[in-house]
Amino acid sequence: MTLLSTRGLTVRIGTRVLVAALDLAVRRGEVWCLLGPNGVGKTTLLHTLAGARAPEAGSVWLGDQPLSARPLAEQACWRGFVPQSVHDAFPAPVLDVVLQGRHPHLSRWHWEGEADRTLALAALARVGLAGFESRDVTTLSGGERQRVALATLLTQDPPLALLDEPLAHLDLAQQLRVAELLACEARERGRGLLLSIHDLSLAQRLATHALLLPGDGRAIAGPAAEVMTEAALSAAFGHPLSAVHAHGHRWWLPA
Ligand SMILES: Nc1ncnc2c1ncn2[C@@H]1O[C@H](COP(=O)(O)OP(=O)(O)OP(=O)(O)O)[C@@H](O)[C@H]1O
Repeated sequence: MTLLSTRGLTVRIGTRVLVAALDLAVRRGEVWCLLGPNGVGKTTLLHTLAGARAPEAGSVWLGDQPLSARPLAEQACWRGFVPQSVHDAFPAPVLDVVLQGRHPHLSRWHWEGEADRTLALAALARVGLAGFESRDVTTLSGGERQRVALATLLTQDPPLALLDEPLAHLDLAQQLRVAELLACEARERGRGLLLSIHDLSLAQRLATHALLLPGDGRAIAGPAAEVMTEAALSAAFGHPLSAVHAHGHRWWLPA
C-alpha cells in the first residue's frame, strides 16, 4: 500500500529549484533515506512533504487523497514528523511531551488515559530513556531531547513518518540502536519511513530505498542498491567515495 506519493512535485526556494518534477511512492515496510550535500534541499523537501510548505508545482498525496484534502487531525493520525531539532519554550515533564503524540487520537474533550501513559512509557523505554518521565524537558542533553522526539513519534504511532536527521545528535551506540528501532518499525510493523541522513554507512544499513539529491534539481530515487553507487554518491558529494565490506555490512569511505 502506498502511504505517501508525489506527482510532479517541484520545490523552489527563491530562484533555486531544489527538486523538479519528483514522482515518488513510499509504501508500507519501506525505509527511504534522503541523501545529499548540505544546503541541497533535504529539509525543505521534508517540510513540503509534511505540508508545512506549499510546493511550487505538483502535489503530495497521503494514500489515495491529496494531502490538502485531508483535515489536519487526519493528517496527524496518518503521518508523523520529527524535525531536525526542537527548542522547548517552557519547562514540562518529559512524559507530558511524549503524551502529545496521543493528541491526534483523542477527541476534543478527552484527556490522555492510562493506556496512553502505558504507550508513552513503553516508547521512552524503547529509546533508552526509561526513568526520564518526570525530568524537565528543558534540562535534557541534545541527544536525550532527540530521543524524546522519537518517543513522541512512537507514541503517535502513524503509518508514515518523516524524520529530519533523526540520528544527528546521537552517539554511535544510540545511532545503531535507533537505526535498528526504525528498521524494525518498517520491517515488523509495516511502517513507511522517509528520513534525511548524512552518515552514508548508517543509511546503507537502514535503507530499503534511497532518494539522492545531487544538487541540480534532479532527484534519483529507487532501491538503495541501485541508487547508492560509488559513481552517484561521489558525484553528488563532490568527493570520491568507495564502499568496503566488513562485519557483514557495506561501509562508505572517502578517498
Ligand atoms: N527562507 C529562506 N530563504 C532563502 N533561502 C533559504 C531559506 N531557507 C532555506 N534556504 C536555502 O535553501 C537551501 C536548502 O536548505 P535545506 O535546509 O533544505 O538544505 P538541507 O539539504 O537540509 O541542508 P543540511 O544538510 O545542511 O541540513 C539552502 O541553500 C538554504 O540556505
